[in-house]
Amino acid sequence: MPAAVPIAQGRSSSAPASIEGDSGVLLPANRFYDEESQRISNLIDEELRKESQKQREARRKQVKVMLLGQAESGKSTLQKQFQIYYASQSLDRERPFWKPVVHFNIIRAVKTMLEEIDYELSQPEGEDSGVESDPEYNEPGPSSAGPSSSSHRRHNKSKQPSAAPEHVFRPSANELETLSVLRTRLLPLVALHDSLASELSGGVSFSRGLTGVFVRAGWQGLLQSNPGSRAGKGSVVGVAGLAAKALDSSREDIQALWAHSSVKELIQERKLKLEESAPFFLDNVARIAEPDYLPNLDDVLNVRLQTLGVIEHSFPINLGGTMYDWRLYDVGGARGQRHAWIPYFEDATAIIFLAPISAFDQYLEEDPRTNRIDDSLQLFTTICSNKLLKKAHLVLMLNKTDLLKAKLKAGIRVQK
Ligand SMILES: Nc1nc2c(ncn2[C@@H]2O[C@H](COP(=O)(O)OP(=O)(O)OP(=O)(O)O)[C@@H](O)[C@H]2O)c(=O)[nH]1
Ligand SMILES: [Mg+2]
Repeated sequence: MPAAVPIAQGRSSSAPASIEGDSGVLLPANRFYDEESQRISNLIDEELRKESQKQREARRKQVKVMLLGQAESGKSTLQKQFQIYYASQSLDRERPFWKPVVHFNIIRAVKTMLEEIDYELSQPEGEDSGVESDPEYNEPGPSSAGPSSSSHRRHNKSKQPSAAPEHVFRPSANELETLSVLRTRLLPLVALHDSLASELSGGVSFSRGLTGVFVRAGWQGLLQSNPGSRAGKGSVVGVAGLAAKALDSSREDIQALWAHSSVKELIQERKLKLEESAPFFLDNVARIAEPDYLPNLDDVLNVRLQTLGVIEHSFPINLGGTMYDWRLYDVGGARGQRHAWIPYFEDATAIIFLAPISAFDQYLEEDPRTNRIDDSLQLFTTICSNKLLKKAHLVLMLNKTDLLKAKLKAGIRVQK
């Protein structure tokens, strides 16, 4: 690059007539301007080239992975597993915020048990109480790993043929008395269900396909900024605090209900269908109801919390000495949520499609006529044929194998 060229003194700065060249020879001013503008233009070109190279490199090191699959397929659970491996400190920091969500999972299970008992008791003798079973997919049999809530099953019972032998739920007088006492004692806890759901969901009203607690990006921050719901150790304020207190004083009743022969019978008969993770939380209620309870990793992994929209998680991942910026997109999988996926397709590096193979005897929460395996297959076909995804790598993950094993062991058979 040439040294700064002195401009001839005493001339108007706007239009010098001539300048001195390197050799001391006077050069015409136009030539100087040509050279100078060329030099600046070259500099700009060089800067632009460097910038675009930088951007290309950043793009190359950025890996965008979308977690796709129907609701409850385990997308958020897989995201949490990535977080455990690559950003365990952030998950550790989040543990207090999971406390009211774990509490909600228990309250929801208690509510479902009581509602199902009430419903069964209200049925006239001899009436089919609507065992959810589809002979096309499975043989009826005992199960402790039922999927959706019983209330959901009930309003759909006319649509699904029952092949189960008639079973009438008629507890003994003693059993009825215990149930009635437990029901009364657990009512204050169950009464907190709706307000806790609303608080955890940030006050968003329930809409189609969303039946539990659901979260958008940054939900932990929302809980943090709302002192009423602060979920830290021993907190006793707000609905979350009330729920913690109510749970603390109800733990023995919850244990008694969970161990009650009527509950066992309804589960055995596949009339009572709790959420998949409910048995885990009910088995651990004594620990979880402790006032200074802090969720452990197992609790966080087992929690059921619906995702709303698309939530981006970023992980720096070191592969062979190169740092990659992994962007994981966890999406809401219910049918009403799937339109939000499309804008993310174009620059997706990879798709991890989750298809729970234990779902062969389950139906969609948002469309109780659709078998969950059918829906997964249909969704997978649509994803595979989407032109926007033609360059994306595709990983198919058949998960919930533990639940499949449990079902097969319990005597449920796949027919289709
Ligand atoms: N037993 C078992 N449970 C699992 C497995 N994977 C996920 N779950 C549970 O399944 C439930 C649903 O999982 P989520 O990760 O919330 O499902 P999701 O796909 O994010 O659902 P949406 O956000 O509604 O689209 C949670 O209670 C998880 O703990 C698995 O492999 N085995
Ligand atoms: Mg989710």
